[in-house]
Amino acid sequence: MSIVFKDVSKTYLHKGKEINALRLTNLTINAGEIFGLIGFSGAGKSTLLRLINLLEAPSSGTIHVGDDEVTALNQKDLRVKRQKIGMIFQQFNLIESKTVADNIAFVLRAAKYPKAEIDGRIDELLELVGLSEKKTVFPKNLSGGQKQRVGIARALANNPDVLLSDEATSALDPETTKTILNLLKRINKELGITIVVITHEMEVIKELAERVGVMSNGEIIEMDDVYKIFSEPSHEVTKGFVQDIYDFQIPPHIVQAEDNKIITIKFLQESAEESYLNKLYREFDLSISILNGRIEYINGIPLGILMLQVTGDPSEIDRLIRNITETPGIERAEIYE
Ligand SMILES: Nc1ncnc2c1ncn2[C@@H]1O[C@H](COP(=O)(O)OP(=O)(O)OP(=O)(O)O)[C@@H](O)[C@H]1O
Repeated sequence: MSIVFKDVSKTYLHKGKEINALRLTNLTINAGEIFGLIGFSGAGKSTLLRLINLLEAPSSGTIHVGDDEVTALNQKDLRVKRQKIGMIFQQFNLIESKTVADNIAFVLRAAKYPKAEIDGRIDELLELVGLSEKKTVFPKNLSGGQKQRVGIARALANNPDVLLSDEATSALDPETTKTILNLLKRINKELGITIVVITHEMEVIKELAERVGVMSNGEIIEMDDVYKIFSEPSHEVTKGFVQDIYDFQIPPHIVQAEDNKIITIKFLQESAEESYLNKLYREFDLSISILNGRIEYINGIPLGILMLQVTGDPSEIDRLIRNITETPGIERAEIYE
């Protein structure tokens, strides 16, 4: 189910002062995609997410989820619509005094799910999230990752079309984070649910999202395929977020001089690093050594980064830089130098 924002703004009133938390002229999140939103604290991510199920009402503009304009629904219809928009949270938000099964049963009952089918539905959901053996356990006896699996099962209980994830892995260790992100990916594929993820961690975006919007000061300042954002960020804030993958330490004994330059190259998509390097060795009268290199996989597509030290005649170095610029699929990562 798609989500469409038109001319939306959100202003909070805090101690008599207006806070402009969000301004979105146009945003379409496509049906069935995993859309990520990244930004620093206070950028407006939670506000945007909470507008989708109208936990917050916009100050102006319209929001459609599927065919429904949620901003125009009455309270009763909104309650029904919300059952089709699941949400998971950083702190899991489980009811501590209820077992895993009862935490899920709670939302099924609220949606008037047929009583006789509730138990079977819980089994189905627990199997989906890999937690069948924990049905009668209380949340305090679960690990963080298991708690989030319950959170996911609960969010999926009423067969939603949309799943909103509010920093769902921020309280988890990196290994557990991976397993939860994989589960979300599988749910998206198998059930075709549109997933909107907000996070302050680029790693989450890299592992999970297909498209990403970068937020700053209540606006989406850059939005594109995740690969494009990582390989060719344009806004300074975006560059800051993706910088980690380009961050090579220059060895301390290396001194840059006129006849001695450090050049970092990006190899986009399938471009062959090895054959390009061979070409450089062959065609340029320069001494070229590799200082560092790595390949990142973003949505399964490789992005290679290579740091070279080239020594020789400055005009020959310039020729090499021109060659890098002119070769398709290869770019200089000059912004990081
Ligand atoms: N209920 C509220 N009352 C007043 N101001 C609010 C309220 N909720 C959010 N804000 C303000 O709106 C702006 C956007 O906040 P929001 O929580 O959407 O950002 P965020 O990117 O999700 O940040 P975080 O990652 O810290 O949750 C901030 O300046 C925040 O202080």
